[in-house]
Amino acid sequence: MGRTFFVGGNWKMNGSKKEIKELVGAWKDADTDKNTEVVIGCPAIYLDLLSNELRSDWKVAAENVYKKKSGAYTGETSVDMAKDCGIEWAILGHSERRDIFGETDEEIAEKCAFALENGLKIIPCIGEHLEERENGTTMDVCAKQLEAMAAKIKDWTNVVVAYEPVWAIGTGKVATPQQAQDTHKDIRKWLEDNVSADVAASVRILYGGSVNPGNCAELAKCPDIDGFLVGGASLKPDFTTIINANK
Ligand SMILES: O=C(CO)COP(=O)(O)O
Repeated sequence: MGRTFFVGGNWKMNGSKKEIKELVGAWKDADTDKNTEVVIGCPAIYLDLLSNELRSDWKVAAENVYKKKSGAYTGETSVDMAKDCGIEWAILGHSERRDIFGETDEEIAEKCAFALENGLKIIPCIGEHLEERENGTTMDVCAKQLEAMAAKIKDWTNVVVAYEPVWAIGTGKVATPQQAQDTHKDIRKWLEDNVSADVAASVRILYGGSVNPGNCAELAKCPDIDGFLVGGASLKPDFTTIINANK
């Protein structure tokens, strides 16, 4: 079976042309694990630049795409536009898209299906808020988010799920390996029960939330953690340490 280890960066709304060139330059010849798949998410306006500058064995992700082919959707980025810039991936349903921009489970599921059907691979994000973890409803929240996606996604081959507890994002409060492993296991079980045993066994589940070069190795040892989605630490040259966490 063997799920290929996957490390994604998510730059969010950060970076400049100058900073991107410097960072990509620092990574150019870095000795990174050839068995790890690497994808960097960057703001739409820099997708073209990043896809031209980034080493060719790493891929680029849009941080959002819309669910329509083209038309009167001011400010949106289409799947075809991303592909036109050489982009193979999209991060969808990040908690910042949900909480700040009001994207619903339903809308995210529609974007997931549209992106997949039109040739992008996707990293849909799920995860609970602090209050929900404290209430013991973590898996109810994740299941509801997954359920909306599963109703629309026909083929999970090009899906990599990111579990990102909202309380761990940008806070320095990383989930413990046990907390992350337990939830990843529950997510895999949900996929087994609600999609198929094959999908559950083959889908990569990434952990995201305050991952850094110091905590990645312990998390990477967990059997159901297949990689990471990294925010702040993906804007630094030593992101390569996280890429090598599974070595
Ligand atoms: O939101 C994240 C990745 O999508 C995680 O962000 P941080 O790594 O900065 O906590």
